[in-house]
Amino acid sequence: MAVIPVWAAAGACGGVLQRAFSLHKAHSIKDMENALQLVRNIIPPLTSQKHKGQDGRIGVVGGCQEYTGAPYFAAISALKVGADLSHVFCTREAAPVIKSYSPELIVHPVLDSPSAVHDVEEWLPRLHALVVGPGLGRNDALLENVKGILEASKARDIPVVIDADGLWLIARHPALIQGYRKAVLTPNHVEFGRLSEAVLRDPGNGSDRREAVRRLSRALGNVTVVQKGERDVISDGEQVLECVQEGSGRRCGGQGDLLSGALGVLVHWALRAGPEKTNGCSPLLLAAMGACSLTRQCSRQAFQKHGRSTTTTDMIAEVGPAFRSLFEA
Ligand SMILES: NC(=O)C1=CN([C@@H]2O[C@H](COP(=O)(O)OP(=O)(O)OC[C@H]3O[C@@H](n4cnc5c(N)ncnc54)[C@H](OP(=O)(O)O)[C@@H]3O)[C@@H](O)[C@H]2O)[C@@H](O)CC1
Ligand SMILES: Nc1ncnc2c1ncn2[C@@H]1O[C@H](COP(=O)(O)OP(=O)(O)OP(=O)(O)O)[C@@H](O)[C@H]1O
Ligand SMILES: [Mg+2]
Repeated sequence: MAVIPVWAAAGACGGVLQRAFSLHKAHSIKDMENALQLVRNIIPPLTSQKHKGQDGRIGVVGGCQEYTGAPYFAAISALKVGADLSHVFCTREAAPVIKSYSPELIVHPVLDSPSAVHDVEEWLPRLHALVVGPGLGRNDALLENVKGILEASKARDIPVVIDADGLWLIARHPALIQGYRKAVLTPNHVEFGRLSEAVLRDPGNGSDRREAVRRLSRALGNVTVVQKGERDVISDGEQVLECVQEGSGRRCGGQGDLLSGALGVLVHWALRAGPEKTNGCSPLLLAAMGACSLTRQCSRQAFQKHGRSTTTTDMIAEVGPAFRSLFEA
């Protein structure tokens, strides 16, 4: 793995700041490439000195009667990117289904229990990051439990990636993550509009996506926001980056779940790496750029093999090769 010396990547952060509002595609590509150089720096080396768990213990909060695929996609993606252990906290009836997809996941059927917050809280000291929302559903009792889990995670300073129905909860209660600098939100087009409307009374669907994302992030107290789309726009309220990695035209469900699971691991790695590796750039911005690029590269590679029949399972099979070509070549 190439470790980029700090001087070589020095343009990545300051350059991005100065060009925050540049719309020029060449600049976006250059900024993205500079950020990806820094992402390579945060990837932990695989050595014989480590024990199981050190490269990441990730929890996914989601999985209910309707949705069992989404939490599976997120949790297995975390493992495939390089986490050592991946947990799913889901409802009682979703658990056997998710377990049956993979023996590699640790599945806790606790989310609809009256003691859900306590049950998850017991695991929090052993988790490095939490991905909240894939396949969670919108049941009020479940969302109430997730509120408690988010509060407990914040109290322990645990990084949280919030996606899908987790964003539905945040749109109703933005105070839950207001100002929490270890949170990353990953809205799709619809989720972004909902959040923006709730926080800014404006759907943020004008032509300047960069400014809309920066405004939402800033209004939430510099929580990192990743707006997924034709380009992924990423901001911490100060800097704005765009991921323009080539993906594919296939829009099957579950690609965002892959992204959120990958991001859970990368957030942990980026925060642990320290400022000398991230060259003063926001670790969460770098993690987001890494996860977006990886997801799109998986999509591209899977599409080359499977064309129109590509599904998220095909993309997950590409996580290893895509990771190598982006970050270890
Ligand atoms: N296999 C599984 O278990 C999976 C489960 N999943 C889980 O499902 C839950 C709900 O998540 P969600 O994403 O379907 O809900 P939400 O954002 O309300 O979208 C609803 C509607 O909005 C529209 N729409 C969407 N994108 C758009 C766009 N870019 N541009 C324009 N319109 C767009 C589109 O409606 P249309 O207008 O096309 O009819 C869409 O149907 C959540 O828990 C999630 O994790 C998924 O992860 C997939 C795999
Ligand atoms: N129009 C597009 N062109 C290229 N890539 C896209 C486009 N829209 C989304 N993507 C990519 O697809 C991935 C998932 O984004 P999407 O907006 O589909 O999320 P989502 O709706 O949350 O997915 P999910 O079905 O998992 O809930 C991201 O990597 C994003 O970059
Ligand atoms: Mg989604």
